[in-house]
Amino acid sequence: MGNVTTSHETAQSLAKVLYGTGSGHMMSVTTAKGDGLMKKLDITIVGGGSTYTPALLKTICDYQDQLPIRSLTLYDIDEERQAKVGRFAEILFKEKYPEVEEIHYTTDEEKAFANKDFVLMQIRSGGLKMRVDDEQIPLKHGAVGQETCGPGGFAYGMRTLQQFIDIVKGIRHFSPDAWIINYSNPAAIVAEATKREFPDDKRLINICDMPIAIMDAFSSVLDKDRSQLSPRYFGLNHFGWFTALYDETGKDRLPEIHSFLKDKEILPSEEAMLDESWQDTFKQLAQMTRDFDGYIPNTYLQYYLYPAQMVEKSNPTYTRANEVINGREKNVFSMLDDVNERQTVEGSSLVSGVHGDYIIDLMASIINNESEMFLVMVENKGAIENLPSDAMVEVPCLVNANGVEPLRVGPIPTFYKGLLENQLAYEKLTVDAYYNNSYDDALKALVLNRTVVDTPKAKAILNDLIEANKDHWPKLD
Ligand SMILES: NC(=O)c1ccc[n+]([C@@H]2O[C@H](COP(=O)([O-])OP(=O)(O)OC[C@H]3O[C@@H](n4cnc5c(N)ncnc54)[C@H](O)[C@@H]3O)[C@@H](O)[C@H]2O)c1
Ligand SMILES: O=P(O)(O)OC[C@H]1O[C@H](O[C@H]2[C@H](O)[C@@H](O)[C@@H](O)O[C@@H]2CO)[C@H](O)[C@@H](O)[C@@H]1O
Ligand SMILES: [Mn+2]
Repeated sequence: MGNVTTSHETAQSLAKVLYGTGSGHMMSVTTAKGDGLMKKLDITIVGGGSTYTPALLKTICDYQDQLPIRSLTLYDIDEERQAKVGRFAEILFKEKYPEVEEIHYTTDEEKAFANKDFVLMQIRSGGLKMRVDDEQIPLKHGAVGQETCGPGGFAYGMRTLQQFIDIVKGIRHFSPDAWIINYSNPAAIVAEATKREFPDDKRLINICDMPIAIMDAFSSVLDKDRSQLSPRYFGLNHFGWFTALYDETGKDRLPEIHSFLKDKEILPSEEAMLDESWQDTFKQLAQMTRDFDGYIPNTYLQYYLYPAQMVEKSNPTYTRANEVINGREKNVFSMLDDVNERQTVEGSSLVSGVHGDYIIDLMASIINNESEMFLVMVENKGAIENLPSDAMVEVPCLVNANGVEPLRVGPIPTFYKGLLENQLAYEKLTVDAYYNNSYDDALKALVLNRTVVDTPKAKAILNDLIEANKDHWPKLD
């Protein structure tokens, strides 16, 4: 088996043993050791056939002492893909975590959703095949081709919402109290829609691990472990900035990152990010930091602040989606075939990463009522003082058995406010387009997006996207 790259933070936070006093599937949580029966968790992964599932399952196995699981269920609409991951899961858990009593893989909603404590959501509506269109169609018209930013994210969002909402309704029907941890993209659009559709659902949590991956890169510059650093951050998903990075003494280390980036680059260390396109993305982070004084942006800001350069760098007939199909997807599935054929994970190329760490840390914080800080997408309600109250913002939050409690960010300066208001309007209009079946809302959304702007260009892209998505989108009138 490959090296485990899980963080100290995970080990520390999970070192607090999980105890519960409840019976049945409802969790009654107490952090005090020994005052009740340990409640073993029933967990489902929706999008169980995802390329991220094997690494996540490895992380779960690595932290079995701290994460007691009774059953694991993988749910997917693609039976064949699911079966490959499902058979692998059976082998992995038999060897590495045999105490898990039940492993299921299924396409049946009731089996997947009934009596669960946690449901993790990682669907890709339309699959990587449609991601190719999302990225290549805008590029054909000279606009940024990216899966979550610009018209690509718009197209992906329009495909995802109905499926996502139906899944959440299904989960709530069978498991009203399950924690639903979503990181399916485009997370900003999904979060805006879930806020409208499930306004009172305190157990539906939208997260993204990109800031954590960036923090890992910062940590290596500071020769620290991520667990020793506490970020301050504000924005929308894939559209935010670090404002501070406190170390264990309370000193803000972000200025050191700023100085470092003046004449050097920070590269990601994660196995998952070794591809040249990710390395280029982190190089662009240095450029952004040099061009703008102040906060340090999320890498995704490159698409909004340098759209022309991004288009120029892209190959319109071979985008990141093609790289993933020929890279991660191929590698993961050949690893699965290998394990399934040899019936052992020993000697396989299975690795885990920050993605799984982040999810498991978050689950631990809920179960143990730890109130650890995570960046989560939440309804603003004054956290960012000068942005609308109903905006779905990504800010530091305390996460515990009662859910998510955002910390106050305060007012933000004009440049960021301007960018965020514009992006927010784009996100809201995208969700409006979905609910209103409205071509007009869709066009307005794309014209507002900084990666498009020009109306004839927006129309041309939209018309091509409608054609490509005719079997997936609601009909726009
Ligand atoms: N926010 C983050 O930090 C983060 C990090 C990693 C991955 N992701 C997201 O996780 C998702 C999975 O990514 P991937 O690259 O592994 O994609 P993938 O295509 O390999 O996996 C997605 C799986 O979801 C399944 N699926 C699609 N629609 C479904 C539905 N309606 N119900 C059930 N299953 C469905 C597919 O059949 C597939 O097996 C994507 O949305 C990706 O953007 C998010
Ligand atoms: O182009 P992809 O499919 O490789 O990546 C898209 C995802 O990129 C970010 O996720 C990172 C993640 O932050 C990092 O920890 C590691 O697991 O690699 C991922 C990329 O493979 C982003 O936050 C996600 O939303 C994207 O889905
Ligand atoms: Mn993300």
